[in-house]
Amino acid sequence: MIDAPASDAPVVVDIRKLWTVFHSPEGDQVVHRDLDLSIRRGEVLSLVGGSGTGKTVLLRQILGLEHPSRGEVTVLGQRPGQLGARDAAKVGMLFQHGALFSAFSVLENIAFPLRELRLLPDDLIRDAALVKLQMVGLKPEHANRSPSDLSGGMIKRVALARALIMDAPLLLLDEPTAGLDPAASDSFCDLLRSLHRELGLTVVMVTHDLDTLFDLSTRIAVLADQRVIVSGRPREVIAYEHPFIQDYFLGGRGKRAMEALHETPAGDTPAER
Ligand SMILES: Nc1ncnc2c1ncn2[C@@H]1O[C@H](COP(=O)(O)OP(=O)(O)OP(=O)(O)O)[C@@H](O)[C@H]1O
Repeated sequence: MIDAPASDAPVVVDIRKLWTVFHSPEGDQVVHRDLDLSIRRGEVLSLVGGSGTGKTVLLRQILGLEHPSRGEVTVLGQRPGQLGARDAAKVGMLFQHGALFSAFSVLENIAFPLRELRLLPDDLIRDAALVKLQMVGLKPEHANRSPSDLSGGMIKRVALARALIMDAPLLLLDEPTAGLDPAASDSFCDLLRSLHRELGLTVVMVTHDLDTLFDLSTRIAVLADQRVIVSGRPREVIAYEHPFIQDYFLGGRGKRAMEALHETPAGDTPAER
């Protein structure tokens, strides 16, 4: 189980008065309006919200792939995207569906961000990639396989190893368990939980899967009405009155997840804290 960090842990991601506006011939689309969010070291912060509320865009802004129209995003005190390749050492990202290079082997995929930096000799890069391969529960004999020979769960693990190759203290997860069957999903959550503990990671996650959400989150932030309407422990969030929250958590699917939560002894899940 994941313990929430102390409330005075240092801030890793700080988002202040953020606006995201997309312009098109049909007019402007305001995705985020005056959005504030701070994420502290050791948190597993899950972003939930309806389709199109800007969860993925927010992850991309934290990663530095996109920039806000107004306001500020800082990661460890600096704006992402200003440091170029050095940003990769601060933020690792697990993209939805893994996004592996099909022409590369498993090990080449894992090593890719490190190789791009051109700072280390090939044998050291290979050794670092092999360490990460084992860290995500894969075996050295998987190293030379092609992504097309892997199961969905293994693809996620390779993508996670690649996200960890730079030893970044911040990990972004976009739908980490999407497309996995329940057993593979549980086992991937177990892996994320143990890596979070062993590596002292801060995690920002987008997920639509309520089991994953309740299993891993130390805090949930709900995006609606172009901002974070509430953030807190799962129970606090569920108690907040808003149509999206009633629908999302208290609809059929949500009720089942909540029942599972109630069956767990108090204090045993992140949701209870
Ligand atoms: N580069 C872009 N140019 C124009 N519009 C964009 C761009 N990127 C995202 N959008 C729009 O911004 C909105 C938010 O997109 P985003 O992918 O972040 O939503 P989301 O909350 O992750 O949704 P989902 O849960 O469906 O994945 C959507 O309406 C999307 O069409």
